Amino acid sequence: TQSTRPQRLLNAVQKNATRGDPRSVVKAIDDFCRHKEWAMNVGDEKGCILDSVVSEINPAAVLELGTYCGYSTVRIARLLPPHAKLITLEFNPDFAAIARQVIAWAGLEEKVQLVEGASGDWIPKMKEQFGITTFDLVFLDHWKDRYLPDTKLMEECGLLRKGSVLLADNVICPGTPDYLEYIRSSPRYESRYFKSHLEYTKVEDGLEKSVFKG
Ligand SMILES: CNc1ncnc2c1ncn2[C@@H]1O[C@H](/C=C/CNC(=O)c2cc(-c3ccc(F)cc3)cc(O)c2O)[C@@H](O)[C@H]1O
Ligand SMILES: [Mg+2]
Repeated sequence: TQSTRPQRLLNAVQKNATRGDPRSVVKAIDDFCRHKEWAMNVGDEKGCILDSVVSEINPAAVLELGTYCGYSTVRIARLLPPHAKLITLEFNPDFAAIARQVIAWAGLEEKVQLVEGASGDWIPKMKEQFGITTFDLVFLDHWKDRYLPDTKLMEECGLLRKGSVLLADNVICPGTPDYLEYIRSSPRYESRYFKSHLEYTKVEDGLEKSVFKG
């Protein structure tokens, strides 16, 4: 049977990365996507911006919307302090299965809780299911038309506190116009655009970093 791109990406990790070495897992995926098959990981250029935001916040509780193959999950989790937790939501079971193995290869299972399900169903259950009060950082990288409804849902569920940071991928390409309009015009957020490029290409894209004012 034909393999899928995520399966071929996992094979590249298992072939080229060292078990327990997150940096080598990130490099193996970037090499695969740059030289073999493009895939929608945040990538190395935007990934460095992600790294700097994570390091600046030093978050205890992180939520990622849209795991895909776990590239950004590994990028974020490798920088977290001990006892910090990253919850990542993925509703495609095939992608979730690949991501679990990528996260395991990096040796980051202890820091990551991959939840198989839809953000709309799970955001309201974060407190009761995982004992989360608020998130210090949310990385949005799932369906682009879901960034805005899920942000409003997180506000309603009291998952954001004064200083919580939302970091959104792809605000230019593919684009998240309704989210950008909302977050940039809302008095409850301080937003900043980090200009970059679509992963593994020269096309413009960027990350929008928004701090919740409470
Ligand atoms: C809606 N609630 C949800 N809850 C849980 N998981 C969800 C989800 N929505 C989507 N997902 C999952 O997130 C992932 C979806 C990501 C969507 N991302 C994109 O479409 C995307 C697309 C591009 C892209 C850019 C240019 C181009 F020509 C082609 C593609 C680049 C990116 O960086 C992207 O992130 C999948 O794994 C999907 O199963
Ligand atoms: Mg993306």
